[in-house]
This record gives sequence, structure tokens and C-alpha cells, in this order.
Amino acid sequence: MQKIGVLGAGSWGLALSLLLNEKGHDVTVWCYDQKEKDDLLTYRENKRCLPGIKIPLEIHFSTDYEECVEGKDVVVMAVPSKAIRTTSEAIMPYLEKETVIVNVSKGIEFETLYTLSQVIESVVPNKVVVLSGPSHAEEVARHMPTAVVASSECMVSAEYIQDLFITEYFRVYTNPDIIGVELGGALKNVIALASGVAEGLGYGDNSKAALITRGIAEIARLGVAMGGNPNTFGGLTGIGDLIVTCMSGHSRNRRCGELIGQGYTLDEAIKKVNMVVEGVPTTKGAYALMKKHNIEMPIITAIYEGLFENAPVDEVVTKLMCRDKKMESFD
Ligand SMILES: NC(=O)C1=CN([C@@H]2O[C@H](COP(=O)(O)OP(=O)(O)OC[C@H]3O[C@@H](n4cnc5c(N)ncnc54)[C@H](O)[C@@H]3O)[C@@H](O)[C@H]2O)C=CC1
Ligand SMILES: O=C(CO)COP(=O)(O)O
Repeated sequence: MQKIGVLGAGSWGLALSLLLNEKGHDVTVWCYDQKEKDDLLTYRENKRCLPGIKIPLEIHFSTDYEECVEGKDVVVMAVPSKAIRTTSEAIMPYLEKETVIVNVSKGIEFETLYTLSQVIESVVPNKVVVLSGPSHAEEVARHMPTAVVASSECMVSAEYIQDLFITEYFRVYTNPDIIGVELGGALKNVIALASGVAEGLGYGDNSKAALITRGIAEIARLGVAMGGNPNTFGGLTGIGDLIVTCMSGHSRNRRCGELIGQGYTLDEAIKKVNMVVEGVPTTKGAYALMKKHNIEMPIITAIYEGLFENAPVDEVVTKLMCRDKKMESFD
């Protein structure tokens, strides 16, 4: 039995806590505030983001970092990307040096343009593993077969986390290409916003197939420029996660885009989704990375202009479709 702290009591933190508890581990979940903790203790369910999933009594809840981090073998970071740095700083005094950190959050820190493992590593000296892939919490919590990837610069740590999480319904591969794995997981959320907008505008499956296919070309172009292995973008954390997020009714990013396509403002759409929509802050980071690496990313540019420069959606679509004609390329 391993002692595990899970930071974040939203849908993903809870789905992974359930899995680890089923495997016989001792799990303590850090809650953002007293109300989140009280509701979980009262209802043994998170009605906001995982309704209908009961949380067993063996899973503990706390708002105290010390209780969730000190003496743990593994600490799972499942807070929104914007809170990864402050959370890393807050847990630093309680972390033991052997504790392995698993980041399951997806995003880019805008101020530094770091991936989230880079943010964590800039604060704490511990080994960091990224767990990523096509994995909606709503399905994992219901034991629906899912396959993901554990990635780290330290393969011993990646294999430890592979063993920790693997079950008959949750298959975990390893991949040493941490930058490729993380960029795939972060950037797919921006393309999923675009897929949602297409849905909201009443477009069909052709449009979504085009966004997915050209979207992965953009993600891979940036990912390779930043040192990622091109093969990673054809795998679970690349095209796999992009497909599920662009197509699934569970996706928060796709839903947010759909609402925007239907005419809601960005703020209204985020409020209606009522869970973290990582594609929105990630669009800013992706756009800045595109400029920094001098790369062409037309879909990400279109989403940036639509979200942050108030470009009307129909103009954005026309601009995207009427660019100079060219040969199909995959790099
Ligand atoms: N929900 C899913 O199916 C999956 C989510 N992810 C990623 O996991 C991360 C968390 O997502 P969800 O669990 O869906 O989010 P959520 O919105 O359901 O919950 C996030 C949790 O983080 C904590 N939190 C909220 N605001 C905070 C803040 N300002 N500072 C510190 N903690 C805060 C709270 O405990 C909250 O319940 C995101 O980066 C998401 O992209 C990755 C794979 C699957
Ligand atoms: O990363 C995810 C699935 O792999 C979750 O995506 P959403 O945040 O869009 O629901």
C-alpha cells in the first residue's frame, strides 16, 4: 500500500483517487476550500463535476497541505494549470525528497511559457512524472477502458507510476518524451475549443475532421520545434487526446467552444461550463509560443483572434478557409 496525496477535488482528482483507492492505496484528497470539503464529507459525491459517483469512506479529505503531502510516497497535482506554481510553492515545506510528483493538469504557464512539469521542477527538487492521454474523468470513474501515458525524464519514476495506476480498465504506457507528451495534452484543448465553435455554428463532421487533422499538424509543428519527438503526436497524448476532446460530450473545452459558436460571450460560456476550461488560458500561451518559435499555426491564431481580439466568428472562419492555397504538409 502506498500513501498518496491528491491535490484537487474536481472531476479528475476524484476519478484518480477512486482508482487508487480501489487498488488498495491510502488516499488523502486536498480540497480548495472548506465548502468543497464539507460537501464531499456530507454527500460523498461531487455533485458539480462527477454527479452520481459515490466516494468511499476510506478516501480522506483535507484543506491542509501538510496532511496531504507530508510522508506521502506520491503527490498527484490535479488543480487547474493556473494554480500549479502556487500549489508547488505551498507544498514545498512538507515534501520529502523521495516523494514522486505526478502532474495530471494540462496547460502552459503564460508568464514563463513553461510546460507544467517545468513549472513544478522550477519550484521543487522532486522527480516529476506527467500522466496524460485521452481520459475523461466521467468515463474513468465508471471503469470504461482507457489508455494513457506516464512520461518523465526519469524512466524509473515513469515505470513506478505506470505500476501505481495501471488496472484492467486503465492501461498505462510509458514514453520518455515529456515535452511532446505535455504539449500534446495542453494544445489539444485549444483545437477542441475550435471544434466546439464549429458544432455551435451548426457545421458538420467534415469541419471537425478538418480541425482535428490540421490541428495535430499544428501541434506537432510547435512540439517538434520545442524538442518533442514527432512520433509522440501520433500517439495517445497527441492525436488520441485531440480526438476525444474534439468529439466527446464530456469535454469542457468543446462545450465552451460550442456555447461561443451559439453566440454566448467567452465569460458567459466559461460560467455555464462551471469547470476549468484550460483551452482558454492555453490559447494565450500557445499564441506566444507560436510567435517565439516563428511557426505558422492558423487554427490557434483564429481561436486567439476570436477569443482575445473580438474578431467576429464568421470573419475568423472565412480568414481561416481563404488563406493562400498550398500543398498538404505534415511538418
Ligand atoms: N476532468 C477531466 O476529465 C480531466 C482533466 N484534466 C486536467 O486536470 C486539471 C483539473 O481538471 P478538473 O478536475 O476537470 O477540474 P475541476 O474544475 O473539476 O476541479 C479543479 C479542482 O481544483 C481545485 N481548485 C480550483 N480552483 C483552484 C485554485 N484557484 N487553486 C488551487 N486549487 C483550485 C479544486 O479542488 C477543484 O475542485 C485540468 O488541468 C484539466 O485539464 C486532465 C485529464 C482529464
Ligand atoms: O483532457 C481531457 C481528456 O483527456 C479533458 O478535456 P476537457 O477539459 O475538455 O474535458
